[in-house]
Order: sequence, then C-alpha cells, then structure tokens
Amino acid sequence: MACFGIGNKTKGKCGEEEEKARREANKRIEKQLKKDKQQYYKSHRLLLLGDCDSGKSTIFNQMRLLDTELTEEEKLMQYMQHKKASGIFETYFRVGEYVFYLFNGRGGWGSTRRVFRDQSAYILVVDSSSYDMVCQGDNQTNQLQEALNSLERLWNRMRKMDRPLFLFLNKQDLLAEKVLAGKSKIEDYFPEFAHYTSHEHTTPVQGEDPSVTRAKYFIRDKFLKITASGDVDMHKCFPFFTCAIDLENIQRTFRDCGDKLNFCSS
Ligand SMILES: Nc1nc2c(ncn2[C@@H]2O[C@H](COP(=O)(O)OP(=O)(O)OP(=O)(O)O)[C@@H](O)[C@H]2O)c(=O)[nH]1
Repeated sequence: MACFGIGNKTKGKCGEEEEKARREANKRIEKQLKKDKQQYYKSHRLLLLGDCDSGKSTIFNQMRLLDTELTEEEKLMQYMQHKKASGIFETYFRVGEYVFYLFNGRGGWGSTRRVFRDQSAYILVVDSSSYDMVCQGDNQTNQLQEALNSLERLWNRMRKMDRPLFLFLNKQDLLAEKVLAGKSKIEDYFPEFAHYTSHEHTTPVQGEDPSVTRAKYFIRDKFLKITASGDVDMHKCFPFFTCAIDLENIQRTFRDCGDKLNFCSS
C-alpha cells in the first residue's frame, strides 16, 4: 500500500490502515480455507489398495489426466491437499457430478496407516489374470490366492468401520486373452473351477465368449465369498470388472462408485 507523508500522525494512520488491510486479508484466507475444508469433506475420499502390479498406479495416473477439467480454484485446493498428504500420492478429480480425492496406497499397506481412517471408501485392485502366476516375493504363493488373502485382511480391518469397499477386478483384457488362448487352465490352479456354474445374475458383455464370462464370474464369486458378511448398508463390497488401461472403463467405474456411495449414505 502506498503511504505518503513523514509526520508521526500520518505514519500512525498509515500503520492502522495496513493493519486493517492485513486483518481483512487474513479473514478472507480463513473463509476460503473453511470453504475448502467443507468441500473436501463433501467430496469422496478413496484409498487405492492392492498387491504389487495389480494396476493401482495405472488407475491413479489415468484419473490424474482428468486434472484438466478442474477449475483454477479446484486446482489450488488440490495443491493444498497435496501438501497436507505429503508422503502418500494423492490426486483430485471430478467425474460427472462426483468429486473424488484418490490416494494411491502404493508402497505397501503400512504406508497407508496415516490416512486409512479418513476415507469414505476403499478400493482393492486385483490382477484377475494372475491365477497362474506366483508372487515375486516368495516365488511360491499363487498371486490370485494372495489377493484373496489381502481382501480377507482388509475386510477384517474394515469390520467396524461401516464403509464400503470397491473391488476392482482388474486386467479383464488379459484374463480374457488367457482364457481364450486355452493354454493356462484355471482348474489347474483352482480345481473347484471345473464344477463352477455361474448363477442367474450373471450379465455377459455383448459378444463376450461364454468361457470368459464363466471365468470372470468364478473369480468374482471367490472374492465375494469373503465379504458375504457385509451386514450393514455401508459395510458392503461392490465388485467391478475393470481394465485400467481403458480410460473410459475407469471413468465409468468411478461414476458407478459415486452412485453407490450416494445411495449408501442417503
Ligand atoms: N493389459 C493391462 N495391463 C494393465 C492393466 N492394469 C495395469 N496394467 C499394467 O500392469 C503393470 C503394473 O501396473 P501398475 O499400475 O504399475 O501396478 P501397481 O499396482 O501400481 O504396482 P506397484 O507400484 O508395484 O504397487 C503396468 O505395466 C500396467 O501397464 C490392465 O487392466 N490391463
């Protein structure tokens, strides 16, 4: 602020004006912060979890591309939240009418401890095509079995939290390729598949080979068996067949997640 005159009286008046301007600026900032905080808590906060290579970062990066749709104010908010959540990757985006804060829990389950409780819902990403693969860690455990174990651990951890879990049965494109190639059979790793018949709620995608439909629903049902005990409305598991490299598929999935969250909390 320009301040003319060198007399004491003028100096005092100028100081007062500066002080007043400072107070007003502070008030404006506080008001904005309050508004941002309200907005933050109105939007949905989702934590991406899953074993190595399941597709968490691919999903995270796909949604980060949507940043271009944010307003300047929203970008500023995203920047502020980034600073707050330093140490864990976070992005902020809008799909349709929904606003999501997405936290990428890569780097292991331990790294998510700080933000775990502060979520609207959780996403567990699973590599559905990994039924014939072993975990890199021990070169022994079946990867799909390990994903089932991860779900069991997460579901137990969430038991008293009354929040939904979105299960992203990812890499559907690779699962379909494997099944159609016929070289690696699911029943060689999960013998119960030989007797599996998908129930009447199965909705095959148009043009999908029945063997692919049967395989993906078998895997889905194995996961849902673990979460069948979701007895409260919010404490439910919602499965989605996803392909993280397909942006349209991922956007649609997040829109469906938003619908479920709204439905659960209404
Ligand atoms: N074909 C196909 N490839 C995928 C899909 N999702 C992820 N990938 C690929 O799988 C690999 C691993 O994906 P990431 O997103 O890095 O997996 P991550 O879960 O973040 O892995 P970590 O960083 O080890 O925790 C990458 O090469 C991805 O391009 C999918 O749906 N289909």
